[in-house]
Amino acid sequence: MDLNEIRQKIDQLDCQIVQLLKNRMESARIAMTFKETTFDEQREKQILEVLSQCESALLRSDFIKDVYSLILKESKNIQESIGPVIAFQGEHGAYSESACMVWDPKLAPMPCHEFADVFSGVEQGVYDYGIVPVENTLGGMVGAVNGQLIKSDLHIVGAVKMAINHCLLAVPGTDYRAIRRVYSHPQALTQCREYLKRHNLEPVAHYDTAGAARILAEERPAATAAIASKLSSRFYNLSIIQEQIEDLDTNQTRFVVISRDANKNHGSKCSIVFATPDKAGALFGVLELFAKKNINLTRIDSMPDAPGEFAFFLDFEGSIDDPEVAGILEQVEQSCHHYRFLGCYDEKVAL
Ligand SMILES: O=C(O)C(=O)C[C@]1(C(=O)O)C=C[C@@H](O)C=C1
Repeated sequence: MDLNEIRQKIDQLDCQIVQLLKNRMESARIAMTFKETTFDEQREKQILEVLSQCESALLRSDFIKDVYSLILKESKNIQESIGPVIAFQGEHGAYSESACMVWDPKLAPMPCHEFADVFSGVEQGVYDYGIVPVENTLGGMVGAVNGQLIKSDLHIVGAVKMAINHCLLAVPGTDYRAIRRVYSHPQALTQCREYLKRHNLEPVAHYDTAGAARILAEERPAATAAIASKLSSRFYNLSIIQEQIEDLDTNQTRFVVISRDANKNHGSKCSIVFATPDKAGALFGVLELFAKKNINLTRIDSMPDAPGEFAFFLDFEGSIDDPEVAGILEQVEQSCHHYRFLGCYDEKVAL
């Protein structure tokens, strides 16, 4: 053991402490959605009492008290000052979180385990917004998200089209020539296959790109790097060895922003979902309505809904405020079942 090793261990622990503090502040912010006022004297007393029992020779109870007084003070500050929150699926540093920042950097991003948690959290009012990926140029439609869009009553209030640029990240001070293996989600590893082959790097599958970066920062295994977003490098204090290491530069994801309330200010794009009657030409009849009015469709996708039935997703350029658009939608609604207007919104592009 030497000072360098000890300092590495300290860096690793600090990284975990900061992540835990972030998680704690997020929980405190969410707690606020279930109560009227921030300060709860009883609860704070209870927290301090329980924690002071963890004292030991190197962790004095006065120190625990001081640290927690500061944490609780900041927790109340966060509860009082942080505005709307936006939920995303994945860990901090996920590409969905980068998309949150493109959409509105003033919103506070909150991580969720599953897409279903994003939808249910927004439905329950725990989160003001959610951001979810609907389609990717390489992977196609994201089934789990589109399935939720069919079932849910939430509105689409925005969209982000974003390039997915993978970075090779390593613990600061790592000599890139010493890297032998790379952690990431299987999809990201596949998208960088040629790069990994060229540099003789062994891919190691992890459940999540940002999760791979976090584990790298926390565990600091030798000769190892991770493929993740640029944002992950910031959050987990990792160095960027190389940016844009994907084999194809056509990797783009389109995200939608969902909310309980529909947009007050309509945008220039609309999304609908519907199921056509099971008869010849039914879908053609719907598409023809748009073609006749020269309205450009930007997405058409289908997925099984009920047995023997398909839900069609249609995005187009136009505003619900345009009487011609409103007229077409009225006709679509009359000729289809399970019709739902998903939203009229603006799309931001970060390519
Ligand atoms: O438990 C609550 O009610 C919270 O709002 C969370 C919390 C905390 O950070 O632990 C924050 C402020 C309260 O005074 C008590 C506790």
